[in-house]
Amino acid sequence: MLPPEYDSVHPMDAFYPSQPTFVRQPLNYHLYTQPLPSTFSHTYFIPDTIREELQKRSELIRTAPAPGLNLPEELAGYHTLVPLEHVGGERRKFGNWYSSVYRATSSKDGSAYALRRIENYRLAQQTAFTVIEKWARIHHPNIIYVREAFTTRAFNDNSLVVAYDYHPNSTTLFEAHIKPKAPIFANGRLQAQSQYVPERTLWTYIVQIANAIKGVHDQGLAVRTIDVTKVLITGKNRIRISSCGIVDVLTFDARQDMALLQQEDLVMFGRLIFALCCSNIAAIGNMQKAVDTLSKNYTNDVKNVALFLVTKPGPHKSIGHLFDMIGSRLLIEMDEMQNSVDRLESELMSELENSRLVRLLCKMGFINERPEFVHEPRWSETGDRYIIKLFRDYVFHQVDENGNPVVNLSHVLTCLSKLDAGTDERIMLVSRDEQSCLVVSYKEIKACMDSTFSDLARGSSS
Ligand SMILES: Nc1ncnc2c1ncn2[C@@H]1O[C@H](COP(=O)(O)OP(=O)(O)OP(=O)(O)O)[C@@H](O)[C@H]1O
Repeated sequence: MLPPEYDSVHPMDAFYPSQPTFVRQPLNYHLYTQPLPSTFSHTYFIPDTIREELQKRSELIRTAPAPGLNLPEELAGYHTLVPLEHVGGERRKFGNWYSSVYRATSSKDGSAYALRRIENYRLAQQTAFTVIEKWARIHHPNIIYVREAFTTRAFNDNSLVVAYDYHPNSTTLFEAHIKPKAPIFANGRLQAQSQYVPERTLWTYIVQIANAIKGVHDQGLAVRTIDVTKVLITGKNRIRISSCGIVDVLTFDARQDMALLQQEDLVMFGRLIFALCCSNIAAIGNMQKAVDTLSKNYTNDVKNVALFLVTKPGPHKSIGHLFDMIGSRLLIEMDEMQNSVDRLESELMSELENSRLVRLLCKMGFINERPEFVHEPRWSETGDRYIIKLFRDYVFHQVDENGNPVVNLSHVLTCLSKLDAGTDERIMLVSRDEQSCLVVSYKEIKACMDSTFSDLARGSSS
């Protein structure tokens, strides 16, 4: 039975001129975006590399902890701790302390955070935490945000824990460029993997680290963790300094000479450049050899910056002066960043309609062919639901004059987009036995869908 409010017409009516006709206007932009500017390669869907990276990140946020790690269930408002480094094997120290990093979920907001724990540390004075408050005021694109610090006995010792933003799937500069990698099989033989950091990449690292140092020094603090194991690559060539604030707490002294610590930052930065250029964490131990290796592979500009940073402090040695030295490199970096924003915007275009359309498809999936609702076995075949069923057939189950399925994605996307917009355009829905037809507008179908879905949602168990 058809609801009375819908016009019922005979299928032959469509052949008479009085019947209104509608010109199909394919909304091609829903299917294929035209990326601008034209310099970007024209692909219709998000590139696999970006998709893989984003999927990996979202998977990593949700990995479950391995059993038997004997970690605390709850820790100052965090739960589900998962170690971010290999458990077992040789352990390096963080200064004089052993440290571990965990991903944990906050009970407050359900988001993942990185907790760095310093083992067997006894806090001498609570005032040491005032510096964490200063760090928590620094929001910088090249610094991993410092949230809070606390002490805990949850690990059965006295531990210091500092909570940071979590950046899934990040690696340290050490892991990416210095740690020896297993040889790979290529061209029929095993070949060593290159550790070489291309000069362009090196400059992007230098500019970002310099920017982080400037941001911190401007706030009257020193970074103190500029080291290849503490600088993270959190995205493609995207650098963030991790573990900030922790050294300040560990070596807390209210009378610390900040100017001296800031000079030390510059030396650490210089060492890091040498380590990256020579693929050797201790490259600076043999200065002459390090300079020779660097000069062989990189321009004089890199050498000058590295040497400026590691030489003795002087009145002109500051992070600001470094920016004077590398000015033109900043412009190249700015160009690259703007290009990268443009590229991502154009990728976003190709995914623009997805969420709206998936939501509609989900609603239809909930409604169509539902075996029973409110004790009514024919619920999905009657009333508003009947319209939705016929509309589903109209969208997906059309056949051509030879009875072959019409598999036209453009038609599907056009119909769904008009449904989502609730347009006044009217379409003719025909029952499967062709005995009855309905002429309805997308607006009316949308109203049916909304009210039916609300009924379902009200009666749902979630
Ligand atoms: N805020 C963070 N977000 C995501 N991952 C992080 C974060 N901080 C650290 N990590 C990850 O945790 C892992 C361990 O970090 P850690 O600083 O201990 O490095 P490490 O190379 O093991 O250094 P160390 O030898 O000093 O322990 C690294 O792979 C790093 O990518």
